[in-house]
Amino acid sequence: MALLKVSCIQKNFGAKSILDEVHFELKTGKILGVFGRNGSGKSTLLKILFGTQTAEAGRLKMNESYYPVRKNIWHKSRIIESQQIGYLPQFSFLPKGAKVWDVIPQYLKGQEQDLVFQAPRMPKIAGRKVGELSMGERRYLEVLLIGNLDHPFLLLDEPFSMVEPLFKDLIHEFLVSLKAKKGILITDHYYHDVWQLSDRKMVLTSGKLTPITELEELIKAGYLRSIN
Ligand SMILES: Nc1ncnc2c1ncn2[C@@H]1O[C@H](COP(=O)(O)OP(=O)(O)OP(=O)(O)O)[C@@H](O)[C@H]1O
Repeated sequence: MALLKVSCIQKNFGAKSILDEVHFELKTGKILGVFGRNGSGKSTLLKILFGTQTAEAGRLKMNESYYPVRKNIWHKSRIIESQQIGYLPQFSFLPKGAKVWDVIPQYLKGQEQDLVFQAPRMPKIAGRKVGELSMGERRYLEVLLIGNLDHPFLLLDEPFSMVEPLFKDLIHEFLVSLKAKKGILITDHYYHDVWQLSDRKMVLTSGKLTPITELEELIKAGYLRSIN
């Protein structure tokens, strides 16, 4: 089992406080769902954990190793080089001019590469250029690429964005299949999907990440008006 321990993350943009003493733990075998309104700081938190954004304060520990997140001690590639965390950013990151079958080997080798080529719907899109895929097809491909990396932890920022129900089901099945060997943090405004998938849930309000167990707490947190 691997353990990701995040403590006391603090982040400001100028005078505005975005994250205030954020802490949580994530173990392999678990999915943590993070909810929060637009602009509450979810993407910022994920970027800090992945190492592409610095924080004012905080600690990130994976198993027995610490990874700096503070500006003055941060080193751009440490977390990335550790190959412990896979990160699906909110916005598309694949080169639009490349063909899907050329992109896959840039991320994955061997058995993992075969898994993506053989995934449902993939044979249909493998010969097309990334820029010619629909947004949902592209998101599905990105989730498959990042999810099949050999990293024990996954940070997924809006994996269901623009994805049709059938692709959403495929992504659900895929994430459940990954759970045995990975710890997954997922955030998405398709809150029913995140709720259903996650073993533990937290909501980010006023910079604080708070555990919740009932959907009604998303109303109290100001994220939902009612439960549909
Ligand atoms: N580089 C930046 N410089 C200044 N402010 C920023 C920067 N990046 C994000 N912000 C601000 O930080 C706040 C949190 O942004 P963030 O993208 O983390 O929110 P989010 O919870 O992911 O939102 P959404 O649900 O809309 O994706 C927002 O007010 C945003 O405008």
